[in-house]
Amino acid sequence: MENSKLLEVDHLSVHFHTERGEVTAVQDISFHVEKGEILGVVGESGCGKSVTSQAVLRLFDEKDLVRYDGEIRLQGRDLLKNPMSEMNHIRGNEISMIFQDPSSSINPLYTIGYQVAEALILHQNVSKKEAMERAVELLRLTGIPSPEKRIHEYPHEISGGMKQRVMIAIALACEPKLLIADEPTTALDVTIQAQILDLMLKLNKKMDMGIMMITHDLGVVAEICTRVVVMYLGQIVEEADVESLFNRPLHPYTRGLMKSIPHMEGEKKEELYVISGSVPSLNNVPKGCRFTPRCPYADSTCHSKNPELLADNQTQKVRCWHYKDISEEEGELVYGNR
Ligand SMILES: Nc1ncnc2c1ncn2[C@@H]1O[C@H](COP(=O)(O)OP(=O)(O)OP(=O)(O)O)[C@@H](O)[C@H]1O
Repeated sequence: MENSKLLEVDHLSVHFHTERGEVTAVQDISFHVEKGEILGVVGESGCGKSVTSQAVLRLFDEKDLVRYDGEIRLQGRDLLKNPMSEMNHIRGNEISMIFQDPSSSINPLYTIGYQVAEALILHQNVSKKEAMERAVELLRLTGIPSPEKRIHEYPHEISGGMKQRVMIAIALACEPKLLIADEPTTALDVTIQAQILDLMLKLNKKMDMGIMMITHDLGVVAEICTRVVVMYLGQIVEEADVESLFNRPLHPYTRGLMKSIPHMEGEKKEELYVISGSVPSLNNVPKGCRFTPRCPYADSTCHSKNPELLADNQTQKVRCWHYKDISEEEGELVYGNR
């Protein structure tokens, strides 16, 4: 049978040098992205979402990196063993990345058309004329009106939402198998955010492209993802299909994230739930379960031993000693219902 797994991250750890000594930003994480699926990677700032995505593309400065452990396989090939020359080919060709801030991938000095065409000329060996024609089509695909006119415009002449579309067009130029989207809609206002998410969903269906969607926003997850991994302080604390996660979140951290989503039902305005405290620094990782300092249910077992990520059922895994009791005690989450 054909392996439907596009990306497999297997026991990945990423260790960095810092002024205060060596830190492990991502600790023994395993997950996969199927062909054509949208996987959400969720967590607060500092949980290791970006380090995970950057590891897939090996984007770190060599001087910061101590080493990787584990494997990252793209259709069976271990990317961590690839020479950098091969990684340069994979970036943009097989895996593309889009970021929160389009200015990191768009050059203010060149026209929009030139920048989309350049990606094609660079990776696909097509003529300049052909590349320009395809650039127009790609910009049309991303919903940019009158792309034949827009190709002559410079980035400063277009809005933030349009820049985001241009960045997506550049990322899609070579029809990558995997798109890594790191908070692609965070900086946009709500209506534009919805349009960009809608666009990504359409492109995912049309091109059968796997997407790894990195976000701190569970609303984005509910909107477009099929499965999700929840990260906390460099580890995966819960993994589930989206239906299960929203209907029955298991980890107290996931439950906290769910409870902090504002909801509009009913007359009464309720105070928003806030998970107490903040993500500890990597130099100060708690002994035992990493969530203990912020967990209202932590007891001596939690303080002394970190639980494994274990399957609760066929679609959901969780890393918590007491999740069954907590779910029973707290009951269903109204906030979690989509
Ligand atoms: N090059 C580096 N050297 C040392 N530490 C790093 C490096 N890159 C990231 N880190 C640390 O790794 C941890 C995880 O960072 P990461 O950027 O992955 O978090 P994140 O979940 O993506 O948060 P955000 O949403 O703010 O980007 C942080 O504590 C960060 O300081």
